[in-house]
Amino acid sequence: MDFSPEEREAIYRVIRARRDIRRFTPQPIPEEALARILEAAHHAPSVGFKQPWNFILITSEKIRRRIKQGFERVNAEELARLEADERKELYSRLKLEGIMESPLNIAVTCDRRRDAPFVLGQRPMPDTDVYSTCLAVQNMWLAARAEGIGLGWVSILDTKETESILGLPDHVQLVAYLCIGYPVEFQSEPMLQQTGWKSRLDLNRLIYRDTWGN
Ligand SMILES: Cc1cc2c(cc1C)N(C[C@H](O)[C@H](O)[C@H](O)COP(=O)(O)O)c1[nH]c(=O)[nH]c(=O)c1N2
Repeated sequence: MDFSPEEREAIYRVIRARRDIRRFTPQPIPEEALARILEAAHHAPSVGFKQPWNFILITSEKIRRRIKQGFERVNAEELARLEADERKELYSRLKLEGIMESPLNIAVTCDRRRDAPFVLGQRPMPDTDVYSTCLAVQNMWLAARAEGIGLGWVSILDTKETESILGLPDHVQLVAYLCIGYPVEFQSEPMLQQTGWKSRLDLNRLIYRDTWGN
């Protein structure tokens, strides 16, 4: 066996203990830990080994303030989409980002043109470079958790506006806007489950054999 039972258990433990983090302490991330987390991202699988990702490390208060303003606006739009009931009231109380508190924000992007025109495996499924970038994000998320560092994904943003704030060229797409730092705590279950917004689905009901349905 390549991995001892303890090592295997550690992987599953990291997967289960990973959380989306929205509350951070101001403690900076050590450079070496950040390097390991980015290295983990860079070892993700990618279509045709395209490695379509870039990582924009954002500490500028001015840029983060603009991103946060965008979040506030889009979040208000989301709130407005909900009927005036308990769910709306709950939504209004949820903390859904840590843009200003976290010591670092990272925008993970996908260069749609990298290696053009021939990327092995991409033409039949054109979005596979974006999927590959998501896998890099998941590697970061797990590596960060193993380091005791928290990561939160913020998608309550206007994509075009955020891409423009970050100065992305047209062929580079924003995939993930991340907040990263030491968390106030790692909770044992998702915050959305804890607050009663939504529970984890029963896995057995999600597995089909051979074709859709049973
Ligand atoms: C693509 C994508 C986008 C978002 C998220 C995740 C992913 C994968 N999540 C986090 C999400 O709510 C969280 O993963 C689930 O609630 C499950 O909780 P744990 O990640 O297990 O803690 C998230 N959370 C949040 O507070 N604000 C957000 O804008 C988003 N956006």
